[in-house]
Amino acid sequence: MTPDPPGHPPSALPQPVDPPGATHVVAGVIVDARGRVLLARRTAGRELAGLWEFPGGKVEPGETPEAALARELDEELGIEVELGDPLMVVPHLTPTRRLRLDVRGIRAWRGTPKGYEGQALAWVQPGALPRYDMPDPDRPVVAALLQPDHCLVTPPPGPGDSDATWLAALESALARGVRRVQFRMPGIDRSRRQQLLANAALHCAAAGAQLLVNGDARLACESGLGLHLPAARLRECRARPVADDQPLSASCHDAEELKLAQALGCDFALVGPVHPTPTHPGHGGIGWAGFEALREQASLPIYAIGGLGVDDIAAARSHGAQGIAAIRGLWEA
Ligand SMILES: Nc1nc2c([nH]c(=O)n2[C@H]2C[C@H](O)[C@@H](COP(=O)(O)OP(=O)(O)OP(=O)(O)O)O2)c(=O)[nH]1
Ligand SMILES: [Mg+2]
Repeated sequence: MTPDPPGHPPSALPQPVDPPGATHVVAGVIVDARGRVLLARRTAGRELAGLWEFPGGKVEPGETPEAALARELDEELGIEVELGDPLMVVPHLTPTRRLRLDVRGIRAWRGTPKGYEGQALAWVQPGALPRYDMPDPDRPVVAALLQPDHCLVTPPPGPGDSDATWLAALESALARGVRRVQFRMPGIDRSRRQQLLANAALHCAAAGAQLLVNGDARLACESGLGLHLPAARLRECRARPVADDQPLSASCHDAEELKLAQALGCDFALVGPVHPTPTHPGHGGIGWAGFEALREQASLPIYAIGGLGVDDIAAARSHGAQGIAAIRGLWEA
C-alpha cells in the first residue's frame, strides 16, 4: 500500500482486495414494501441449477462491484437500482473455485422486477428464507438477515460480586440490545451456577434473548436452554447432544472443528481469537485473514471473537462473519 502523501488526511478503511483467482460475485437484497425479499431461481443447464439465490452475478474485469450489481439487476430483472449498505462478504471455497459473495442492500429501485433470463422469481418473507434451497455461501447471508449480529459470552461474577450485581450487569447488557447470550461460568460451583442460570433464563426470556449454556449438556437439557460446546467437547461429540429445536453452538479453532460443528448441525460457531485477548494469553490472534481462511471452508454462521466489540461488526461482516462475540466488549457499558 502506498502511504498517504504528507498533508493529506489518512484515507478511509482500506478496500478489501480479492485474493488472486477469487471470483467476485455481487448480489442484492431487494425488499418490497411488505418486507418480503426477492429470490431468483437458477435456470436449468447452469451450475447450481434449481437453487434460489439473491439476484446478481460476476463482477467483470475493470468493473466496480457497484457498477456490476447495477448492471446485473438491470439485465436480469429490468430494474434500475440505488444501492444501500453492504450486508456481508462471504469468502467461500467450492470444489472448483474460490468465491467472494458480496451482498449489498438495495435502497430503492425503479421498474417491476421480471425474470428477463427465464428465471422464476419469489417474494419471500424473511422468516421463510431458510426453507429455500440456496447455494452454500448464502447460508451465512440468510443468517445475517435473521439472527443477532452480536453474542455475549458472560464473565463469571468477580471476586466479592454478589449474584444481584452480576444479574444487574446482564440486565443492562440486554437493555443495550444483546439478544444472544452464552452462559459461561468457569470456577463457579454447581449450585451457584444453577441459581444464576435460572435467573439469567428469566431475564433473557423477558428480553426475547436466546440463552445457551457453556459445556453442561445436562444443565442445558434440564432447563430447556441451548448448549454451547467448547472445542474439546465438540471433538468428543458423535451426534447432536441436544434436541433439534434446542440451539447448539460450538467454539472452533480449525477447519476440522468447523466441519464437525457443521456436521453435528450446530446453528452457529465462534471462531477466534481474531486479536490477542487477556483470556488467551500468549496467543497472537489469527487476524482477519486467518478468520477468512476458516470461514471459506464452512457454511454455518460464524461469530468472530477475540478483542472485538460492537464497533467491529461492520468489519466482521466484510470478512464473512455473522458479527462479533465478546465477553468484556459486550459486558461493560
Ligand atoms: N447471483 C448470485 N450468485 C450466487 C449466490 N450464491 C452463490 O453461491 N452464487 C454463485 C453461483 C455462481 O457460481 C456465481 C454467480 O455466477 P453466475 O454464473 O450466476 O454469474 P452471472 O449472473 O454473471 O452469469 P453468467 O453471465 O456468468 O452466466 O455465484 C447468490 O446468492 N446470488
Ligand atoms: Mg446471475
